[in-house]
Amino acid sequence: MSAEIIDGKAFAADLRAKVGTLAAEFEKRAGRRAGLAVVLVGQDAASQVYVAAKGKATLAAGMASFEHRLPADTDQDTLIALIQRLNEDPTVDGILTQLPLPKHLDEKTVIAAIDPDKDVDGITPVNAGRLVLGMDAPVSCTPLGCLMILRQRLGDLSGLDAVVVGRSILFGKPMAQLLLAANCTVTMAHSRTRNLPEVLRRADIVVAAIGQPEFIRGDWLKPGAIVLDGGINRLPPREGEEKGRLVGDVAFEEALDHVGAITPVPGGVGATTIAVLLRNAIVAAYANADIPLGKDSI
Ligand SMILES: Nc1nc2c(c(=O)[nH]1)N[C@@H](CN(C=O)c1ccc(C(=O)N[C@@H](CCC(=O)O)C(=O)O)cc1)CN2
Repeated sequence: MSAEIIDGKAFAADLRAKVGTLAAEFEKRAGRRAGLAVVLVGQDAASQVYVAAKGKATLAAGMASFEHRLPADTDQDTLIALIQRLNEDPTVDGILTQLPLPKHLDEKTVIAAIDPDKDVDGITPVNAGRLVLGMDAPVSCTPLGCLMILRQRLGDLSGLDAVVVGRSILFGKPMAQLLLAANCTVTMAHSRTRNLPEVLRRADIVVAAIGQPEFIRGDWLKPGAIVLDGGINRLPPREGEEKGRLVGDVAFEEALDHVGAITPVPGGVGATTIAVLLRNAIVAAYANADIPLGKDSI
């Protein structure tokens, strides 16, 4: 048996096209472009690539992109003062600070400074609380992408056993809340979980985000399960390779023989992140401009 490989890039392309249509409509109705501000502190190589990709995708969708690149030694007051200026700027509908931040900055305090109505990552305390309470709120991009893929493929998720491996604020925690709200029976597993293979063998849905290359082995997975791999790990380069390969948290080749469907790395759920960010930004823009957006428009 060979599993179906879920194409995150195709999903993202569809979503970007929908955002583009809504962004054009927004510009007509609001008399300005929807605006997304991205703040990057420091020189982290992967973050620089992601931030550049976000700026490019924002412009391609017909929105205004405001990029703020600050030196690695930026102090917390300076960063928060910038966020406060963006909070007050009427041309900015969405704000995100690229994570991880340099170690000397307190991530929680910085995130809490973002206006919840402009929080396109959905991770301010207000929006994290709204999600737990089942209120309408922006949701972190990669987990929302996972939920959208699951709904597209399975429809109703009620009663399914879901295991989320990892408990980060950007991925594991919001993912578990989304699955719970969709009436799954949710188990959150993490680095201290005992008997992970046993826990995983019960799961109809596995979402992995632990940051450990190929940690989850194929025979830990239930036959027919759907597996969403949020890990992006670069292996050390092999002889003759300039760069190591990117792999997920799940041993992909092994899993193909066990599960029903799986996202690859790259080209899986990671590839949906920026498209979902654009989705969150356009939804924020309509709300901030008081323009109604049908609940199912995107
Ligand atoms: N404030 C935030 N910081 C971070 C987030 C986030 O959602 N908000 N997520 C990640 C990084 N990230 C976006 O910021 C991101 C991750 C992966 C991809 C992506 O396109 N992945 C592709 C290709 C990967 C590659 O070649 O390196 C894939 O998986 O196919 C885009 C954005 C942490 N920080």
